[in-house]
Amino acid sequence: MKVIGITGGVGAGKSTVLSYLSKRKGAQVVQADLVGHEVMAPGGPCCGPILKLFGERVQRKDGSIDRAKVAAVVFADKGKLEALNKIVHPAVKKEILSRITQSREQGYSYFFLEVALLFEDHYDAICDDLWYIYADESVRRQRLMSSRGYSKEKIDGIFSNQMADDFFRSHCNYVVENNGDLEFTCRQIEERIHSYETL
Ligand SMILES: CC(C)(COP(=O)(O)OP(=O)(O)OC[C@H]1O[C@@H](n2cnc3c(N)ncnc32)[C@H](O)[C@@H]1O)[C@@H](O)C(=O)NCCC(=O)NCCS
Ligand SMILES: Nc1ncnc2c1ncn2[C@@H]1O[C@H](COP(=O)(O)OP(=O)(O)OP(=O)(O)O)[C@@H](O)[C@H]1O
Repeated sequence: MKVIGITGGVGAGKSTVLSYLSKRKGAQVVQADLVGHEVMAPGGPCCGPILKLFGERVQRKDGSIDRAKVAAVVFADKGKLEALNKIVHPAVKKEILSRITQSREQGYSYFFLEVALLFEDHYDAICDDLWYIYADESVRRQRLMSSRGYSKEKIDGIFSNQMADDFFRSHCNYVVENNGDLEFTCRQIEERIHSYETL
């Protein structure tokens, strides 16, 4: 089984690429963001520690964590983000490693792993190939404002906590340009997968 790490800045199109890949026969896909949401859900290993860190102001009536409230705090306060990362990242990594082992045992050919913080959390060490999904900053800002209703401040806050374009380019093996239509993006993906299969 080939493990392919998919990374890039916020709003570049990683989840869009993953959704396309999820339809592929023999492919398993995992999004670290979603695993992160699972581990902080009520009953998950990180729910209690997060409530302890941020207090009841981030708790909804049903006991779940209001992630938008947590985001407003952490993307404006590096110290708080670090404390949150320390709680969430080990639990996410443990779960992802277990899913990789399971998928290998189940005979999948490809495991596509989407992680914004791929290098910070050292997922590169377990990937056979690293793809960088790229879109211009202005395109990403526009997409995040129109599709997710993110404010300029929220986007600035997330941008300032992620690696820059030149870092991604120099650390990944393949760049998928996602400024244009999805057909162009998918063609680049097919080319890369085709190259594995003809080696
Ligand atoms: C701050 C939180 C609660 C916001 O949740 P929300 O549902 O609003 O957003 P979501 O999780 O989808 O993240 C949106 C985007 O923000 C960026 N982002 C998320 N966490 C981080 C981080 N720790 N550092 C830098 N960028 C981040 C990513 O590009 C991500 O795709 C959540 O992102 C979180 O718990 N982050 C810290 C843990 C983490 O790093 N999770 C990512 C997987 S390990
Ligand atoms: N080629 C494209 N053309 C038009 N819209 C696109 C394209 N690619 C992605 N989008 C849109 O841009 C927005 C951001 O894309 P997506 O959620 O895939 O980004 P992401 O990199 O996964 O972001 P995050 O880091 O937050 O997880 C989505 O609304 C998506 O539908």
